[in-house]
Amino acid sequence: MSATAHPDFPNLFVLDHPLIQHKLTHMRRRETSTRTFRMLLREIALLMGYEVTRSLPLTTESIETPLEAMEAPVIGGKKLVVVPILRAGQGMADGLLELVPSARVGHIGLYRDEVTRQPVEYLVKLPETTERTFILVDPMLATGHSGAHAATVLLRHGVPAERIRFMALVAAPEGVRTFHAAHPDVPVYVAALDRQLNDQAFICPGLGDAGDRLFGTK
Ligand SMILES: O=P(O)(O)OC[C@H]1O[C@H](OP(=O)(O)OP(=O)(O)O)[C@H](O)[C@@H]1O
Ligand SMILES: O=c1cc[nH]c(=O)[nH]1
Ligand SMILES: [Mg+2]
Repeated sequence: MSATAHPDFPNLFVLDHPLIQHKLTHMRRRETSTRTFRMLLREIALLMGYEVTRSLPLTTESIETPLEAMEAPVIGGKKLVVVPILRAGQGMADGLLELVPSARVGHIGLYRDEVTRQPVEYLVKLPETTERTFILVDPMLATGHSGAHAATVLLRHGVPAERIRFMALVAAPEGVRTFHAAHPDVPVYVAALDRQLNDQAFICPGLGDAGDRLFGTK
């Protein structure tokens, strides 16, 4: 898998691996059950995590194989932080944590006000931020206001933009524009860039309400 920047959006990476695309198609189907939706979201996050973590710093440690001593590569620096935007981000965080079990976890709770479409913040709980890389996760980047708000929360807590990555499943062009207008230096990784938002600010074709489908609410 390779991550090439999208021609229209220099800091957007669409991860087009066949396994990711196939699983996403199942998630989009109207008839897919909550159980399957949840399982697929975790699996896709794990696959995407492989690319999103590519720039983690490597260092070496002295180890002994059964045959001899060697300097072997290990991930250096402080522990990574995975930050789901609640609720739906939790389903992606689970997949990333399977890949990096020692990661720290922060939470940012937001919901979209149905009238204004602006995010309402109800929870922020983050680990110590010094020198750590933060991966924000949320399946949907629709208007982009929730994602941009969450990245601003990290900046407010002292995390510089160059140590933040945003991982989503499906984005709308409007959302990518809004996110990058606010945070041009934060790379965004997605499985798909869909056509547009509808008049309810839902992504089309999209997959519906990710939180409701993940948790079986509604
Ligand atoms: O890009 P935006 O237009 O801001 O929309 C995207 C946000 O909407 C959804 O959350 P929602 O508000 O439905 O909360 P939930 O996860 O609790 O369902 C989604 O998980 C994003 O956080
Ligand atoms: O399409 C959308 C837009 C916002 N939130 C969702 O869950 N889905
Ligand atoms: Mg929702």
